[in-house]
Amino acid sequence: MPATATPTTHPDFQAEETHLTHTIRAVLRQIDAWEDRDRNVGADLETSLTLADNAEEKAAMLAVHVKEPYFGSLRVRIGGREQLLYVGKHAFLDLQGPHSVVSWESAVGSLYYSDALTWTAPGRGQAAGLKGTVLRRRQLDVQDRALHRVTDLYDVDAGGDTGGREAVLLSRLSEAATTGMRDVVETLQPEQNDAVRAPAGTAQLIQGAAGSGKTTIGFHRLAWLMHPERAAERARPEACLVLMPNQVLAAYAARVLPGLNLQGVNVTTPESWALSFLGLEKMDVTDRTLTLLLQDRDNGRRRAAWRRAKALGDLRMLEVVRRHLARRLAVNVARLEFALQVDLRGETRSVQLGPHDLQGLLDDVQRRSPLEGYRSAFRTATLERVLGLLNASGDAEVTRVTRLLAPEVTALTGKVFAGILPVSEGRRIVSDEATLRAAADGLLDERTLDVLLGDPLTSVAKPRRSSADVTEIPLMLAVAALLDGVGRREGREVAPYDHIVLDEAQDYAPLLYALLARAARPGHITALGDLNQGLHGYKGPGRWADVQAALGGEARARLTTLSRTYRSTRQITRLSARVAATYNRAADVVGVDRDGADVMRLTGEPLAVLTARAVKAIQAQGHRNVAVVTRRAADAETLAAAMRHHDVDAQPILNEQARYSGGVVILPVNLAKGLEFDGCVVAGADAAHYDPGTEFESRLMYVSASRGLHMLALTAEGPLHPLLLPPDDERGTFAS
Ligand SMILES: Nc1ncnc2c1ncn2[C@@H]1O[C@H](COP(=O)(O)OP(=O)(O)OP(=O)(O)O)[C@@H](O)[C@H]1O
Repeated sequence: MPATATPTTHPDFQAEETHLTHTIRAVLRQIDAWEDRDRNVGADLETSLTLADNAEEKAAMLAVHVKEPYFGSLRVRIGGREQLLYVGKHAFLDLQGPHSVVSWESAVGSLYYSDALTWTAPGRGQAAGLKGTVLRRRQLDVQDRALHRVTDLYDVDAGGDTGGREAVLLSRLSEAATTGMRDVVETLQPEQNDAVRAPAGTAQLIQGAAGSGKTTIGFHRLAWLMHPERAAERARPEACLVLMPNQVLAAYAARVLPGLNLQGVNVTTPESWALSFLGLEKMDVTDRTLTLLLQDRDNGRRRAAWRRAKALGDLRMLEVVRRHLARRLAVNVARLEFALQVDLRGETRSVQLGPHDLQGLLDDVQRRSPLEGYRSAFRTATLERVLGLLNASGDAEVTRVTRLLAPEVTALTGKVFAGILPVSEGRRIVSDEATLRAAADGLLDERTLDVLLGDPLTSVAKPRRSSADVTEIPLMLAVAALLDGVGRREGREVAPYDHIVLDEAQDYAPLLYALLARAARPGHITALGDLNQGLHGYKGPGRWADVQAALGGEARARLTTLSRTYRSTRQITRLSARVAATYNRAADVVGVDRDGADVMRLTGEPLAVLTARAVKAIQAQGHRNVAVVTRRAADAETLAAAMRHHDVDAQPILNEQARYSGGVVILPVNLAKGLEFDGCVVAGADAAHYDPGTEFESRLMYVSASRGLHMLALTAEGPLHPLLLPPDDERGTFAS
């Protein structure tokens, strides 16, 4: 039997068609029952209304899946019985017949994706501990209530693996790009499935080359975490946070939320999130290091800027901030006396706490470093101390005295923490030499101190409005986290996020990792990134081991490497892998072997002429979403205008406020990261734009060259960049 049988030849096609028809009928019957208000009658009006509301919500959730109730099936044998299970995006329990559907996020749903052939039933029910065997995995291509194709992925009767999984994947990958991220529930691959279902409650670091599905995995993992089977580790959408490198990508990715039932998840950038958490939404955000790296050609200045940014995000800075706060607080406390009188059991009692006592309380709090922050812990500790000194006893007395004391202790706390604010303290630590030296003594070496105290960015203008730079935000956040906790604001409280997903995780400073770990439930961080794409290496970790250190060690943060990439054709993957290999020997990129057009290389004429020609050639192949990627924003602006003279209207995306809405766009490489297009033209693909002597430039080129799904063109007025020339075995076969 062929791996992918056509509708008429698969022997089970008709039986599957009948099963589908009956499943859809059963689902519709259930929806009708839920929508029927008369059936949802409770003992009183309120119960009836609640029942009806719940039923309507369930009906609405299920209604979305009527047209495609499932996408696969499993034939399994467990406890001596064979069972047929249908797997879909939403579970459905058919109380009257055999048309139930299990959801893909359930433990049994996992069997559809993994390569495992046996399992042991979990839980405490009757089946617990029984050994099961997978006999068949079958993909069912259902669209709009009709069955289009039946493909067996594995069938024990046909000799095992059929190669069908690869065939289904290839046909899915050949589809056109869309303007938003897609869900890939139906074709999740075994290693991706493992990453999605990695133990909840242990931080996961996932390294994968461009196009290995990292962003996709991040969102699917969130969907998996929402499933009731996750029990205590289950996450709620409104309590989850996804951080993405820029707003263009955040908007692009957020479109996958409804399909995965993730509405309510906050998808934003680390800077917007941090500033909003700090209550500084009105501040402009700058990344002056990036501006310098992109614009300045002086390698000495670039190196200095890189080093300073790196030092600002070093994990040791958390300890520096801790020590700085300790010194600041000690100065405040040294001036304070706390004295008060309370009437207790008919007597007037006095309590006095001098600077020494207060410092003792503060020391204790700082030693514990509580997640709720020093301020709240100090207030609680002081109250407890005073209650103890007063010998207050019994619930009623303790409550009464606490009420009396509360305003006084709050006022005292205000004085202890007076004038210590995240922005000013975060800045003071790294701008005032005496302050830095005192706080960093024995922690940072002389060279690092010099780097921190230098100002390599003088040539980069600051905005007129008040602003914060991305490299100083982690320090400000550290001050806030230690003083008042960090996490999700719930009214006046700060609660931990149920889960935090970090996309492009190679761009987060180790210091930021340590703070985000405090902002989420223990182990509830999934970080997905590619060290090869570290455009923002000045912010990010040099190695994943640095991140593991920030998250509490290897045992607490598991590192997985994805071995395959899915986005691009063989021709494109091969070229981008060659670029990555120049700066990363370990880069071992294996693409899905999907054949496509040869890479187009166009040189020897004005850039606008060549680029317009490339765009038209890609469109002539029927592709709609095409990107022209330039090295800088200014190049994109000039080229967009020039291409209009050659009959190509490319929409510029020049800043984060712009949105990608399909068609032909032109954008600088730093904004193209994470996005993908049917066809991509790297305009100015030469040594003048991407300096071959600088690793950072090669990383940029890797990002540019890896954006296309189906076609890639390289344009340059002069010779192409040496890394982009065709390898010997391809010479002569490329278009020019
Ligand atoms: N299992 C899969 N089935 C179908 N398509 C997939 C699968 N995995 C990934 N893809 C597709 O591959 C492309 C790349 O995925 P994604 O953007 O998540 O990769 P990435 O690793 O985040 O890439 P980058 O590092 O460039 O941001 C997307 O089009 C995605 O839909």
